Amino acid sequence: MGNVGCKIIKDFKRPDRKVVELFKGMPVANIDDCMNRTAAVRSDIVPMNKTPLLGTAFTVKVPEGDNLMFHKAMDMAQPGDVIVIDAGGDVTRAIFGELMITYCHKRGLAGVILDGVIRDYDEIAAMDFPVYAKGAIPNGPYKNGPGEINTVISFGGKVICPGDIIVGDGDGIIVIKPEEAEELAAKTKQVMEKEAGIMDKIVNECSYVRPWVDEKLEEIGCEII
Ligand SMILES: O=C([O-])CC(=O)C(=O)O
Ligand SMILES: [Mg+2]
Repeated sequence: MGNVGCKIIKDFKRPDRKVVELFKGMPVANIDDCMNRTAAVRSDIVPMNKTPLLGTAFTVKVPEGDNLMFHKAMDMAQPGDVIVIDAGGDVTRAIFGELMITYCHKRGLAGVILDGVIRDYDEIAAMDFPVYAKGAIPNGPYKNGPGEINTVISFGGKVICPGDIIVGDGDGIIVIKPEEAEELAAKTKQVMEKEAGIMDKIVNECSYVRPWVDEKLEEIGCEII
């Protein structure tokens, strides 16, 4: 049975870096449009700075207000990994601050996202390393465990497995299954090109053709008087 709730899995399968890089520079809203608009984590997990996020999930589960397992994870994660921390959504105690995030940055990790709160907000807001969280509080973390590393976790209303592709920008974060990535990136590229064409017509011709608006109004029997 092992020690339930206190477990570290050392390794997992990561997608090919070339596949992850397909999403570089792609707006998360456009990717999400190609996933039936359903892939986003909860909107209360927001960017702490303006650095775009892209990498593979290295998952961590911690008890509310405790960061022992995140300390261990920082040494185990590989360059290109995004450490994804399920802290149960707790907002009463910070899980990390500027020291830990500076170390993650130095180690070449791709970002840290947290269903919980941080501290040292001003310093992290000025960094060029992506961090997402629900907010900040000065209360620091305990370091007693238990917790888990590289198990399947719940994060902002989504199930995240180690190795999932994580993409974030100012709109928030989406989660992509590696086996769906190549087809999804190709579809997203088409959406981006289509939207660029629409934007060009809006900006240069003040034209925004949407016949479906009147079609839908007719379908729902809207009374126009
Ligand atoms: O002290 C802690 O446990 C977390 C912290 O503030 C830092 O990483 O800078
Ligand atoms: Mg600190």
